[in-house]
Amino acid sequence: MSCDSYWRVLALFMLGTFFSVAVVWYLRAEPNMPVPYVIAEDDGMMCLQGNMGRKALLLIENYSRNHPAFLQMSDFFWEKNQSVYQLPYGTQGSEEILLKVLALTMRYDMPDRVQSLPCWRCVVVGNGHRLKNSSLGDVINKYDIVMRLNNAPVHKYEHDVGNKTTLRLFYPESADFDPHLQNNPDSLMVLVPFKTPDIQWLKAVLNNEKRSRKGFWKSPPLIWDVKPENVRILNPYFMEVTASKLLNVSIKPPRKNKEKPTTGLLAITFALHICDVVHIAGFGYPETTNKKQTIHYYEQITLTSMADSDHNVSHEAQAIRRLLEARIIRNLTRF
Ligand SMILES: CC(=O)N[C@H]1[C@H]([C@H](O)[C@H](O)CO)O[C@](OP(=O)(O)OC[C@H]2O[C@@H](n3ccc(N)nc3=O)[C@H](O)[C@@H]2O)(C(=O)O)C[C@@H]1O
Ligand SMILES: CO[C@@H]1[C@H](O)[C@@H](O)[C@H](O[C@H]2[C@H](O)[C@@H](NC(C)=O)[C@H](OCc3ccccc3)O[C@@H]2CO)O[C@@H]1CO
Repeated sequence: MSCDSYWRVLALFMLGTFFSVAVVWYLRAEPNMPVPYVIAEDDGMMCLQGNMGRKALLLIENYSRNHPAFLQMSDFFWEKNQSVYQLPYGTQGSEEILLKVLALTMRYDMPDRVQSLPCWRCVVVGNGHRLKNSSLGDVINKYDIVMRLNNAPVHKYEHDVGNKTTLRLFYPESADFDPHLQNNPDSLMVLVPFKTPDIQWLKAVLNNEKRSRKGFWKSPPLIWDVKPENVRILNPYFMEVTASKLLNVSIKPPRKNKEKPTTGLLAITFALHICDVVHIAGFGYPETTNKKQTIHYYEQITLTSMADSDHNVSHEAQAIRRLLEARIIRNLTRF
């Protein structure tokens, strides 16, 4: 080898080493960096049965997938099933109204089209501003299960958030006034019950009974046109786990601390219990000092609007960060 070629090979070798070190350093420094927005098997989309359970056990004490996703009538048939907590962490005291509404909805399981899927690759779409101009719509639509929250719109936001909705978690005050526009004909509408009036609202709108606005902190829709077979009530067990295991909030009465989980963190917990793969997008609030940044991808409100919300978003950020760092979940957007 000539002296010239020798130096060229050495230079190439050193350049290669430099790039490898730089890539390794970058990956270590940014463990939660967004995945390149393409779904591939090696992108954490591989379905390993039992894998989620093993991983979730690392962070969730007594983690068990042995809990029904939704409330069912038979939950109330046996004395031994009596819940020790009241809503939102249990059903104590709301049994009678629950039985009445569950008799209307009739189905308590996942729809057959979901049940028959070999793998449940889920994405939980938060309502955060980070989805704006993300162009993640096609990526989100490719997941087996797309979970959305509250009244987050898809109409006119398809490019950033997609238009597939397998499940939507909501409560009366966050129910959409035009559910047909923002969901698919077969989307499951999953009520998260916080208080007895929430169940009374569901019974009234499904049964076309007299509605009342009493007991709500914001007026819920009085006409809500959704087929009863597309409605479920989330098992409060997931709220209990989210508060007590992910946020370490005491749920035993008397509860002096009013802190309660956001619907987004609840949805992540729920996904950890039913899905084989859990990815998230659109999570993360602005810094508390940032008074100007809007919080949603679809409206112009800031953190100030959450002042009386009973949520602790920095506490929640820590919980989500722990899940990301343990690689139990992955994030499609910046966090
Ligand atoms: C004023 C108020 O009460 N706002 C609450 C709103 C409001 O009730 C509904 O939007 C209906 O209008 O609902 C909440 O949440 P919200 O509907 O804003 O958002 C749904 C979930 O997305 C995650 N999120 C949202 C914005 C953001 N910048 N970062 C995020 O991570 C959160 O996990 C959040 O739960 C709620 O239900 O949790 C929590 C909010 O505190
Ligand atoms: C997941 O929680 C939902 C939402 O993110 C919260 O902001 C909201 O908090 C409300 C809280 O639930 C209300 N408490 C009760 C017992 O209803 C509270 O009530 C005060 C109030 C009453 C009347 C008029 C205005 C305010 O209001 C909070 C919102 O400011 O709870 C959601 C789930 O329901």
